[in-house]
Amino acid sequence: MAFLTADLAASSIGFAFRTPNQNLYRFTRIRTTLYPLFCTSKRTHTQVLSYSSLNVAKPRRSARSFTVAATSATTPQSESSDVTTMIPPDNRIPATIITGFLGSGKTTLLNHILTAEHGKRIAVIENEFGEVDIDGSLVAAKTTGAEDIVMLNNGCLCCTVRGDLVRMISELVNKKKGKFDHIVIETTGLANPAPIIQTFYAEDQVFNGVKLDGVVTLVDAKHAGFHLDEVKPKGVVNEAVEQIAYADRIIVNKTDLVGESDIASLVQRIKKINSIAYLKRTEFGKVDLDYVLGIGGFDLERIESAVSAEGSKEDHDHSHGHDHHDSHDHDHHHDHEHEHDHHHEHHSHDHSHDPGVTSVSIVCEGTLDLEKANMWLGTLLLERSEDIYRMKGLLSVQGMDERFVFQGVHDIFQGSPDRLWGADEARVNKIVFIGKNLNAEELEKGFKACLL
Ligand SMILES: Nc1nc2c(ncn2[C@@H]2O[C@H](COP(=O)(O)OP(=O)(O)OP(=O)(O)O)[C@@H](O)[C@H]2O)c(=O)[nH]1
Repeated sequence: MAFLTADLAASSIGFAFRTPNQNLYRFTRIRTTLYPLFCTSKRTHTQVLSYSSLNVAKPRRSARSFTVAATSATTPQSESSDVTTMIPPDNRIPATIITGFLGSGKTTLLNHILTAEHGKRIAVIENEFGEVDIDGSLVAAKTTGAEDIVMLNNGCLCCTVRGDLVRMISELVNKKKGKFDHIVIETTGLANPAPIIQTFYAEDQVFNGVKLDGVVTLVDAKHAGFHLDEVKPKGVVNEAVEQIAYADRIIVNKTDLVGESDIASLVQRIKKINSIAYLKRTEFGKVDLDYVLGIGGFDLERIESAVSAEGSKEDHDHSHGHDHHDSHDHDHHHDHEHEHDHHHEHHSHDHSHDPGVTSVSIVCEGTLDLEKANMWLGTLLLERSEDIYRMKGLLSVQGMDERFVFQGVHDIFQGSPDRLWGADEARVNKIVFIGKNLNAEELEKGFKACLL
């Protein structure tokens, strides 16, 4: 149940948090409070909000309280520049999470990554259930390419061994820094990626040295439908759905085992869950390496490409001519009339309250009233952060000459002014939510009520 915490509500406008060692802005959990998310200051700023009592393990460092500290060593933007980003460079080591249901081809992809020519030195963290690290012995590059392969046995990364993950990453960074360029983490097939993603923001030891580059999800073309259909007891997540929902890149693997129509319907289904991830079809995980490494799935600089091409990101070779408008389910379960204004604004989503995990996108020209927008998004995250898995947006905010870009994972929110709006550029707002129980109409109505 949401409530307003007076001290916090009063405290945060215009503040940001800086990590001790770097000119990096970070963000953390949303406390049950209201707070301004968009600030007009011409500085990179990220709201630091407090740890909340949501469904993930509490970060060990309790000092990450709501108190927001100094603003910024930012990259001040030249007034004349319309291209310079205001987001400071980030030199931390990138880490990629490979997830996907049991047997979907994670180790196969990992082997492909480790044996391909890419010039990167990769450290691997493997998470295998059970005493015997079977996958470890299957990783071809154990003796060839990878700098380090670390096994995390006896538990699932998303629960019991999260502390181990933090320790492993810290050790890699502290002892081997300079000896590798990228970390790849292979999760067990039953892992829910959310707590692993949150580890990258909640734990200082990780956050200071490593940045999350992206979540790559393998989908077994033959068996995925079955797993996606599986009805779980109340309160139990369907991992197969969750793994798709959090993905930046989806690989529909094992396409040699099924026919084209099965693949096409699986792809449609995946896109309904996650409309912003790129998707490729493969056999034996054979993808170009730049499809899975160096993707910047959590970088504010790349928000635009994520939200702009939303819904039309399948590998070109396999594209079936979907465009933005027909890539979503338009079932009107509530039998209402709905008009699309295709001239200046459009939206594409399932116009119903879908109890499953879906994507909702809002695309709409106009400028947001700063106060209303803060109130709306703040309240939304306050009340619904458990259901909002990921979100990305690019906004036109009153009093801000720059575009405001943001992204979030549950109760983690990061936002910053980006480049200046062009003189002739239409100020089009774009937001995509991926989550559970999303009510597209309500989200759109709430958003539009914030426009001037
Ligand atoms: N036919 C076919 N088999 C594949 C393909 N990709 C992987 N496999 C096989 O599927 C089996 C499982 O692949 P893995 O890479 O071990 O899958 P995983 O996701 O790591 O499996 P877990 O660690 O058990 O979750 C192996 O025997 C692979 O050789 C593919 O595209 N087509």
